[in-house]
Amino acid sequence: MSTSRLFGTVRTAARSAASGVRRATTSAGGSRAGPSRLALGAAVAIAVPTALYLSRGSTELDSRAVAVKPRKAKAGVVSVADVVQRAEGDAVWVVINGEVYDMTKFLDDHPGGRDIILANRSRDVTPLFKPRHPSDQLEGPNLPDSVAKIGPLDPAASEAELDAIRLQISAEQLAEEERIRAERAAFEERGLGSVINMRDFERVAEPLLSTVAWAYYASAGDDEITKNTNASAYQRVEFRPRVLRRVGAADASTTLLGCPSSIPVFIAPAAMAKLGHPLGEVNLTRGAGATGIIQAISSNASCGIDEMVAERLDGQPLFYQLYVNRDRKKAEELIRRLDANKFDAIMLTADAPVGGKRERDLRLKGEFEGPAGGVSVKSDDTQGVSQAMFAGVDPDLNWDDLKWIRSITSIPIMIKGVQTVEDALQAYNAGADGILISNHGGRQLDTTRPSLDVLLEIRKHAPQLLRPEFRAPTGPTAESLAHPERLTPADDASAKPLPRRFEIFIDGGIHRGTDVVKALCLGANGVGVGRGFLFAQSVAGEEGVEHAVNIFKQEIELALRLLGANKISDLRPSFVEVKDK
Ligand code: HEM
Ligand SMILES: Cc1cc2nc3c(=O)[nH]c(=O)nc-3n(C[C@H](O)[C@H](O)[C@H](O)COP(=O)(O)O)c2cc1C
Repeated sequence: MSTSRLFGTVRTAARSAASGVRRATTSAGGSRAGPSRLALGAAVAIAVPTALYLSRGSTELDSRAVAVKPRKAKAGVVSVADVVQRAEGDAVWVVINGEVYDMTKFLDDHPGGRDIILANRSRDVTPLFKPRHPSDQLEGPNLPDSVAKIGPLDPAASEAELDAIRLQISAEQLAEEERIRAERAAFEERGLGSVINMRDFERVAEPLLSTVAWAYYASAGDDEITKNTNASAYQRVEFRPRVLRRVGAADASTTLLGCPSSIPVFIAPAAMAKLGHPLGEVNLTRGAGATGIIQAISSNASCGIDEMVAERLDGQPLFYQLYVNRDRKKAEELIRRLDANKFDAIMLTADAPVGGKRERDLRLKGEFEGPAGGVSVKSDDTQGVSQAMFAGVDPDLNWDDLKWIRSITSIPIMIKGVQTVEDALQAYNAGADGILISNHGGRQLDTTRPSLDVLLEIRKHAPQLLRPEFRAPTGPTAESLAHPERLTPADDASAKPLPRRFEIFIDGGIHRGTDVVKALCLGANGVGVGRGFLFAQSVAGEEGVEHAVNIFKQEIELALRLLGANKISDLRPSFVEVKDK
């Protein structure tokens, strides 16, 4: 598996069916332009701070009503005047993609809060809606029961009429769009050549993103302590390279839960990729397919499952991150859909029964942001918006639910968000196929230990969960001193593997190939990267994702060679030493 392309080149039938759509979106700013040209322009159109819409309110009804003379539309279509009329009164209508919807009964269900809809009632909210919701959100079973479709907006409406329902753009917003346009143009001149490591992606992405998108991606809980220690913890692990070991060839490929991967890194599930680039998570699917890595899709992805599956190459593995809806019928429907689409693993997120306090978001919006599971359940007054964002996610989820999920699907399941050795043991005992040690990138409970410390705790207190060759201590051992010629501890017959597969993954703060190699030396099977890939796709779409994978690949292969290893399976704890805190 030395080539970077591990999967077939034939796209699925669904992808061909969707190609018309894709062409349209690509020409509007997608990243399939030639390699020399980064197509960045359209991202500007979505750089829209929510707060600016919220501040506008719907106070100028009178002038809107005057502008739109009542005119009867053809039967079966809704006139603009009809829409404008709903700017007052009980019924709350909006227009999305040329269709008129009645949101009256949905207001309290909206995971993004009722204010945003009320403030924009009787407007064409498409530019606000599109970057934040899957493209199939309004189709078939995805349309919430409490939203009523009224009908198509009058296609014969004049520009003057449409002006009355257009979203208002404030001077502040225009200035932000202008700033981003200029930053993107300047970046286009420099190109991706100026991005040589993952921290560069973050630095380059910041000025290219709207204030809202940057806050959403970069934010973490409270004082962001865990977000920072996640990364700095890797500095406590130091290498013990071996020399003169024939390292002419290096191969970073491996398998993760049985799926081939060109590097031991997967794309950790992260919501709302469209805030950073108009194609959103589709960039991740394409980039992962082209480079042979695995994308874990967020339950809150801003692209629909079908959109991403349509981009999947033949044999391309996909994981799905699951928030379990408290309405188990809906949860079961989703799991069956994952089955039907042959997902390769489910990551059951366990560290977000409610949302963390992310103050960068709070300061910008006056409300919380976070995973909502793409579901809607009524919030009550005591809960407030923050809990409404999580309202569909079942906070009573427990270990028995794992058995329930197992009873309806045979897709391998890993528990995401494990932060103690006890929960790692419980995950194994409850039948999980693996765990992802994670604190949600520090976005949930702040001052939890960095993920790396949890891996070290498992090594110390439950080494049996690791593959036998990783149970050895770090640094020199009696065996390595007796047999310095051996790179690895010899197979020990008494060191039995677990009776069934159990893989250990880790995410949080991973920026370097050396971070990846350290985690693997300590016994992880693979690592996840969240923000890094969000920034990469924001900067340059699919091409950005491919560039990020190449950066990791080169850095991992370099680290392997300089350590005296040729392949991932050569890695052992003796290659590292962990400094005390
Ligand atoms: C079919 C109806 C709708 C559904 C099911 C829906 C669903 C959602 C969900 C699940 C989120 C949370 C996403 C996350 O944080 O991961 C959200 C956020 C959001 N929604 Fe909707 N939505 C609907 C209609 C609308 C409409 C009509 C508007 C525009 C007026 C809108 C504007 C927004 C905005 C701006 C956010 C982000 C809120 C924030 O940043 O704090 N949504 N919506
Ligand atoms: C903007 C953003 C959105 C995220 N959304 C989700 C999500 O929807 N579901 C989930 O399980 N984890 C989510 N995560 C957490 C990631 O899966 C992952 O645990 C974390 O980003 C890893 O840390 P890193 O960003 O330092 O790599 C999100 C993270 C970020 C930064």
